[in-house]
Amino acid sequence: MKITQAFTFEAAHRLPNVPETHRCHRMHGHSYRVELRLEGPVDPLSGFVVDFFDVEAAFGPLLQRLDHYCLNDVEGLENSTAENIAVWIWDRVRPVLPQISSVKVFETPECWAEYEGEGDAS
Ligand SMILES: Nc1nc2c(c(=O)[nH]1)N=C([C@H](O)[C@H](O)COP(=O)(O)OP(=O)(O)OP(=O)(O)O)CN2
Ligand SMILES: [Zn+2]
Repeated sequence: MKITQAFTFEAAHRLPNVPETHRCHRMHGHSYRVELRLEGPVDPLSGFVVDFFDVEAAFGPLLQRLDHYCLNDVEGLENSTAENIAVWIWDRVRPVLPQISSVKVFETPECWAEYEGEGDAS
């Protein structure tokens, strides 16, 4: 069974490694959306794969490190592409939610990166 929980946060960033002529070299902001997918058996008693409240409790502290910050100032997110944010979240969520199977980070409703852990070729 798969379950997904979505979160949103606001943050500023600039991409330091794109050419100066690239518009994302300049400071700008996004309304990010993060989708955490978890997979596993449904517990016969609770009826849950994982309680959504537990997902919220696990991700909440990370959300607080991102929401209304400049991502360039967050350790590990100096180059905060959607791809790198997805890996950053995975690496921190996985130890507390081992059922995680995918992290999606949307910069806009049309553009996102998805990471499925080591072995994900992308
Ligand atoms: N593969 C990636 N490409 C780009 C990323 C990324 O994280 N991964 N990020 C950016 C910039 O962050 C840029 O801000 C995104 O551009 P934006 O103008 O926000 O998005 P759109 O062009 O889709 O939105 P408009 O509505 O056209 O302004 C660039 N590339
Ligand atoms: Zn951007």
